[in-house]
Amino acid sequence: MSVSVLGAGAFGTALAISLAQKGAVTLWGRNPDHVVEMQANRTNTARLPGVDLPASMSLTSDIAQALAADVILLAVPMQRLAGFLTDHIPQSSTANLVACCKGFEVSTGRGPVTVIRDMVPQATAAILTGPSFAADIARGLPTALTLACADDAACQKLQQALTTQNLRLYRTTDTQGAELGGALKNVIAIACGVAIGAGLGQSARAALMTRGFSEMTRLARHLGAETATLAGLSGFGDLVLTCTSEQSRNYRLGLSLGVGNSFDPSTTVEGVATARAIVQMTQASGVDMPITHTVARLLDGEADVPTSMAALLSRPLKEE
Ligand SMILES: NC(=O)C1=CN([C@@H]2O[C@H](COP(=O)(O)OP(=O)(O)OC[C@H]3O[C@@H](n4cnc5c(N)ncnc54)[C@H](OP(=O)(O)O)[C@@H]3O)[C@@H](O)[C@H]2O)C=CC1
Ligand SMILES: O=C(CO)COP(=O)(O)O
Repeated sequence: MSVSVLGAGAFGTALAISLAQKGAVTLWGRNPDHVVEMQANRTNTARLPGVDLPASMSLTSDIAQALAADVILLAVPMQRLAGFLTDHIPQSSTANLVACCKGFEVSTGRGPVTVIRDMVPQATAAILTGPSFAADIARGLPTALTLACADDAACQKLQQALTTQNLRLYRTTDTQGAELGGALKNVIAIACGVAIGAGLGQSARAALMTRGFSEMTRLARHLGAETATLAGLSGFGDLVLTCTSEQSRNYRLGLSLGVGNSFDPSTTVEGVATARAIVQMTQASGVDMPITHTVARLLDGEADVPTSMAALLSRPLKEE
């Protein structure tokens, strides 16, 4: 199966580099000047510096050329996904569309698979998610991810097509669980960054990760997702990676907030919008998401770090 990756950011470029081990792959970028520069230098200096682009990778800004592939990976930020589909993918398309973003839309509360299903109903909608930094994938370091698609037969084909020597995919039909894990862990990673940045210590981080996982699982159960999915690569696995590494932009944003510094607003930090989306989603349902709500208030300037910690620590005592 031929593969195109749409979105020449860090993750899209890294996935295309890994897939190029198996044969021809196309990387599409929206900015023709950026594509020309990548073609000339055989590297993506803007988004993934220091890594060579293999010869088997074609670069294009021609969307028709990119859409000719059997499998289309969508590697654009979550809040841009719906607009991207409207602009570039015909509503009647029957393509294999694999979302590679993590988050929920603030405007609608939809995750990536739901957005694809709503906007391109006849397509095969899947999500590729889990613990992986673009730089690690691009350098050929071993990585394991979750591939979720409701149609298991289609999922098996995609699993074969997208697994490479260094990128090992496990599959599930629980797309909702995979969407939730990848989105929610980013918010918890912000909280962990804040805790470490503010000097609250490793024990506080362990508490936030564990109680964060508890609220991730609670929401998943409420929405009918499989809690086993949350315990897998796309949930627990990605939570561990993102909450403990300064390679994570979500964690680094938290660190900056914790020490009282600002953070480059142009960086893709999916947990910011996701925190707001989850607050909207859970306010009506009443699902208890104290860490997520605290992060949202902090991000919106409604609370500072000491107040946020005090709010979490003064909650009623209860059974674990
Ligand atoms: N980086 C990582 O380690 C990982 C990232 N992810 C996920 O991948 C997704 C993308 O992140 P990442 O690649 O890191 O982000 P980057 O900020 O590196 O890149 C985002 C890319 O999306 C492009 N883009 C934005 N809006 C549009 C649009 N409307 N149409 C076309 N292209 C658009 C940008 O184009 P331009 O350059 O022209 O602005 C840019 O190339 C996120 O959801 C993230 O959570 C998942 C796992 C790992
Ligand atoms: O999702 C990721 C790792 O799995 C990347 O994390 P950041 O988006 O926080 O950099």
